Amino acid sequence: MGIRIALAGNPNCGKTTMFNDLTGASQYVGNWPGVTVEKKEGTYTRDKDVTITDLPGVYSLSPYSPEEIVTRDYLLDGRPDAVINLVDATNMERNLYLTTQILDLGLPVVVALNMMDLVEKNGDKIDAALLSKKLGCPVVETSALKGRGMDDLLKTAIDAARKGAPAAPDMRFAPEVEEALAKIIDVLGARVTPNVARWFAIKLLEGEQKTIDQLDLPAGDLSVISAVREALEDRMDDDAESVVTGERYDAIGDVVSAAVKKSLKGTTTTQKIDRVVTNRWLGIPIFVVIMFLVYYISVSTVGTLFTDWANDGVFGDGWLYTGTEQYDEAVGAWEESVAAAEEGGASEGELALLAEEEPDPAAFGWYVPGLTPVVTDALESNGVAPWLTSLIVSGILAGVGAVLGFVPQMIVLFLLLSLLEACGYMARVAFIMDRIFRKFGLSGKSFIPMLIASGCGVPAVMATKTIENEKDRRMTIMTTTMIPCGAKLPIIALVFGAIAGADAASTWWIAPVFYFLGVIAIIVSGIMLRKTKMFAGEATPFIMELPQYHVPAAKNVLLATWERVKSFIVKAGTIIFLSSIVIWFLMNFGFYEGAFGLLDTEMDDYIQYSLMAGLGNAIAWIFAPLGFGNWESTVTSITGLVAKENVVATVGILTSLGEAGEADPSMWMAFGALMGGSVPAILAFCAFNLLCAPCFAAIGTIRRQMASAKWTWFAIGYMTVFAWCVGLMIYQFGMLLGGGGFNGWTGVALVVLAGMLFQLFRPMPRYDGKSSAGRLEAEKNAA
Ligand SMILES: Nc1nc2c(ncn2[C@@H]2O[C@H](COP(=O)(O)OP(=O)(O)OP(=O)(O)O)[C@@H](O)[C@H]2O)c(=O)[nH]1
Ligand SMILES: [Mg+2]
Repeated sequence: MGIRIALAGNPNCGKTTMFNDLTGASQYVGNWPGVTVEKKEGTYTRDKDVTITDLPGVYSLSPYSPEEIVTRDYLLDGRPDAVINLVDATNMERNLYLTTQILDLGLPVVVALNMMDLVEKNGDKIDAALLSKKLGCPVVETSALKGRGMDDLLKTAIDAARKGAPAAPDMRFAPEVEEALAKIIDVLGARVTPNVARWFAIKLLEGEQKTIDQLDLPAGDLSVISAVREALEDRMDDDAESVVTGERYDAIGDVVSAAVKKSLKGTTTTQKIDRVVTNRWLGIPIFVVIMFLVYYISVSTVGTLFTDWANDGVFGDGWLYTGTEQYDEAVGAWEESVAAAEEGGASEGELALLAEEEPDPAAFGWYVPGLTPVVTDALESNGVAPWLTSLIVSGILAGVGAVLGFVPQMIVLFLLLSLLEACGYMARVAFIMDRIFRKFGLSGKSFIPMLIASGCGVPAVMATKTIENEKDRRMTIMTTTMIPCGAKLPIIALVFGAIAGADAASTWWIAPVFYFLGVIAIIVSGIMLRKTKMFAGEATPFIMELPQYHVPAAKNVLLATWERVKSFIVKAGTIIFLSSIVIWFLMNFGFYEGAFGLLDTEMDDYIQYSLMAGLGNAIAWIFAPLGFGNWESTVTSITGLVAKENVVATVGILTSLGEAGEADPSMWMAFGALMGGSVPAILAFCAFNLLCAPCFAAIGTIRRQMASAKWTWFAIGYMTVFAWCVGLMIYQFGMLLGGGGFNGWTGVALVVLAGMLFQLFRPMPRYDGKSSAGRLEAEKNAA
């Protein structure tokens, strides 16, 4: 028989870190509470008979939100053979509150005093032996991060599971409370096993409905229990739940004061850093600067260096390592002579001759040919049919290649985000943002999903589970994917390339601005939605304790980066691969002169007859007011629904098939040309694609979390309309500023802006009969 061990503890105490260490898994570890929202199972690497379950972090076993229920149900009904209760040893008082409840469950428990490395660094002392005696269960000191104490812990837990003896804490409540509990245990009699009698008695004393329903007691017993509760409440002059909570904290206070000796050091480094970083005035500017740097570095500097290299070599003509200057000169001279010949009205034959004279980079130095020419040559010399060569080179290679070309930028971005997360800074961001959010009646809890969304929208939408209030949760689900996720990074990078062109120095702001566009879009949407009848109400209060700063563990950071980059690469090899084939077909098949079939690629403008062009032309009018009403950019936005990477894949295929690529082979320039070189149009395109409905995977997750088709459609509709409005304003106002004339659509953009401003700044409307002034008053009183 296998042994099942559960890891339980407060949020952010290191459960998942420990789980990964014990099972060799690579579950997501983040330095903020509420990372794990579903239970995960794994096998202990040193003993295949032992199954370990990672549970969502909880502060108590009186659950409110869905992920807390997961933990409670697993401990109570899953009956694991032993529970490892992780305790953040730097914060014993708060963590032991959950411990006292776990001890009541009648299971074998081992307490892991985690984060001992930090305790030692702070110079605190913990008497583990005394703690073990008081809690009535083994206590093992660990550091999940450093992998310390893990073998010992597992050995102890396996022993405890084999013995099966429940924890026997030496912590009693005040005599009158114990008396009341004893009476309830009597009433329960044989209906519950002695192990769990105390747990059920406490829950019944507290009057918890869930337990009352579960036990299904006869009315007579219930009224006896009610009488006991009322008598106690009278005696203690407090409600039963508060009495029990108070008793728990009293007991914990005694244990902690006996077992823990805090060193009398002054302020810790964490406190010193936080004074600056979470400062009322400095907090936001510091956040803005840091995120600016993150996106600037990954998109505009380090990232492009590698991406250019990848694009030149793998998907372009190739790399020339030596003799580049001479080669560039020769190419310049050749281009001039071609231009001169064209102007001079040279015949086609003469031009073809000139084309043959194009300098060969291999003649100038050490040259490594790129993947595209190599593959094309190989296919052609093997007599592969031209259409198949085109499918492979212009469809698959160009599509998948366009996406993979951004892997370097992705690595840099994810590395920086993982570093910020692991050191503890991101938790501060949530804290700082909460102050702003609350001003607008939004919940700071909404910010955690947003932080996760900068990686991927799917886990971000799942993370909304931690928001108990249904309105807040729906609102967060509807807006959180507006943050640019990893897959949207290539779109931003593409836009940056298209606008920057030769002049990267003056366009350094583009990538960061689109990150903040996402943040602002969420705040604006939040405020506007909050003032509608659907979402009116108070925001959930958000309490989050801040983890200590620590130097990130290289292993965790690299692992987190790799996990995200890996999924990006896997997607390129699967969804994007298939999409590229479909897109190629749609661009090469069509109706010409009444017949459907493979189009003749020798024909001028053949692509105009393709199915894709037909589809794009049919709906291009929607995007015309946003400045990109041609079929190419329209279909580019549509393919992005399948996966956002498809936006660049489609551009890549268009570049390699159509005329766009002929003017300038680099994808950025080709994309710029598609947009008619209009900067407002390019910006509007980017804004629309970042803010509109997310990819299918995220939509699926939204569907599951909303658990309603109506709400899912509403979310998609809201995002798309909002994105369209933002795109409209960017293009129309951009044109106006650039000296363009005023037209009907400029008028519409003005109306949209006025409508948004009205919704943003009007006072909170009343939906409950109370005046808004009255509500504000009530809020002030509550605060
Ligand atoms: N210094 C130190 N840091 C640790 C230790 N164990 C975990 N951490 C860090 O604590 C943070 C939280 O770790 P997680 O494993 O995600 O915590 P969790 O308990 O699974 O959190 P939830 O899933 O939110 O409940 C991460 O930044 C870890 O690197 C430890 O022993 N020492
Ligand atoms: Mg976790």
